[in-house]
Amino acid sequence: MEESSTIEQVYRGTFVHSTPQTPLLILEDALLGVNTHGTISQRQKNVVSTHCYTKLLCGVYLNSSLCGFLPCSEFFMPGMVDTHIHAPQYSYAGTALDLPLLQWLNKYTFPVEAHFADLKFAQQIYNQVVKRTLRNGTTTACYFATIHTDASLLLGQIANDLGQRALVGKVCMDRNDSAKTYKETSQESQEETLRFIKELLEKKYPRVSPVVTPRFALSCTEPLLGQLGAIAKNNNIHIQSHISETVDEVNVVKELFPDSKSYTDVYNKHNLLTDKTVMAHGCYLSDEELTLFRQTGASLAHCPNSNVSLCSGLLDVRNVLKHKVKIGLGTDVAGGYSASILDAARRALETSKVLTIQNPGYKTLTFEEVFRLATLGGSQALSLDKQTGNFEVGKDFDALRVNVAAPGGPIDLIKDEHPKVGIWTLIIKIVNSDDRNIVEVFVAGKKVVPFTEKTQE
Ligand SMILES: O=c1[nH]c(=O)c2nc[nH]c2[nH]1
Ligand SMILES: [Zn+2]
Repeated sequence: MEESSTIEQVYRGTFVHSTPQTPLLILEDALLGVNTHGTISQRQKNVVSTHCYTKLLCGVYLNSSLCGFLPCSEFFMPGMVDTHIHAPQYSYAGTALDLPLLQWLNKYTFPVEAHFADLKFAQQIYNQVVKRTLRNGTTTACYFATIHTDASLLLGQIANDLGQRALVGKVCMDRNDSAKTYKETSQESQEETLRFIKELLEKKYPRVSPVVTPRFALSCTEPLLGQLGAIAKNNNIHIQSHISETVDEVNVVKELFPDSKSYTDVYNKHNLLTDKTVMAHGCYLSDEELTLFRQTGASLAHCPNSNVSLCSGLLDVRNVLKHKVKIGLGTDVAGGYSASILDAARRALETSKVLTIQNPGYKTLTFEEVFRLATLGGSQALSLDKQTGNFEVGKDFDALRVNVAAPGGPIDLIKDEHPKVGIWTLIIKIVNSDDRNIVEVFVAGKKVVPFTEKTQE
């Protein structure tokens, strides 16, 4: 059979993933065939426990070099998606969280981002952030870089070289009085965005794409917002920005854009809300604005660590889901202090519980729902769900091999959780896991963690 002859690798064991209908599905003792392009080409569940499995996937003869078996304490889950992360801010992650957003940007963020004119510095930090996120199981990341085109191109190159699927944005901001060395004119912003897109596309990286990136409405003039909307449309590419993160920010937007009905309307007027748009935060969006998100197909990146660390607000994810707006999780490094989407999942549960404390009738998010946000939800938010997000046949094999009993890991298995007895319990334990439990990471079928000698440096 022609299709099966291209199978390069078969994995056997427990797979957990989400579908649009079911937030968490467990496929016990399943087989997954991955072809030479890194795509899942066959899947079979509930393989009988027998050693006669040599011909279990139609026509595929398994031999030990082709087939990877998972021990009982392990399972595969889809690679996680970070829908919003600032790569340059990784250089001060975990520090400087003592100010609200607008002061925080002026005092810490803009001065640090200005350093990325220096390509050597950019190389060091971007190498670190891509490696750190990969190790934490982020197989897809949507990055803000800085205003510097060459450093932003370098981030694309590093993501490609290390094997991460990535959207990369050169930041645009033609309105910024607070940092002498961190500003650009409207013309520079437009021309450099075009150069960035052209040069990144010319590289033909298979899984790294450019994303049009107005920083947020406060830092862009109306003409620039309009030009960026047109550039995204002409090139049919993604858009990312921030929206309604804090009350102060929403109030300044009202002053700067008095003719717009709402913050969402500012972006919509400039054609910046499309089904390839992801907006970070959205804590203060009205129901009317969420409806506009649904109508345009734009999505939200929920960044709970950042929202609490900068005392910005609490996003009501239940209400976003009720409006059928696409939503994934973001670390928002360095407003968020952790580069791990597992951390974001924990924080998303916590934020939902805080909302429940405030309103006991509130329907708290479940573990399963948050698992879906971290994987399939993120891929939908980035309109990449045809390529990644779960283990459907036809998608790329973006996967994490998780070992809940990893030596030196953060979890102790209790007697009753003997492997196989409580696979469900084991999976739930990922809420308490960290990168020590993520023993291998695959992007499009290629193992990218552990790093090889070449990617180690
Ligand atoms: O969390 C945030 N981080 C940023 O860098 C930023 N810029 C605008 N708005 C922002 N919010
Ligand atoms: Zn952000």
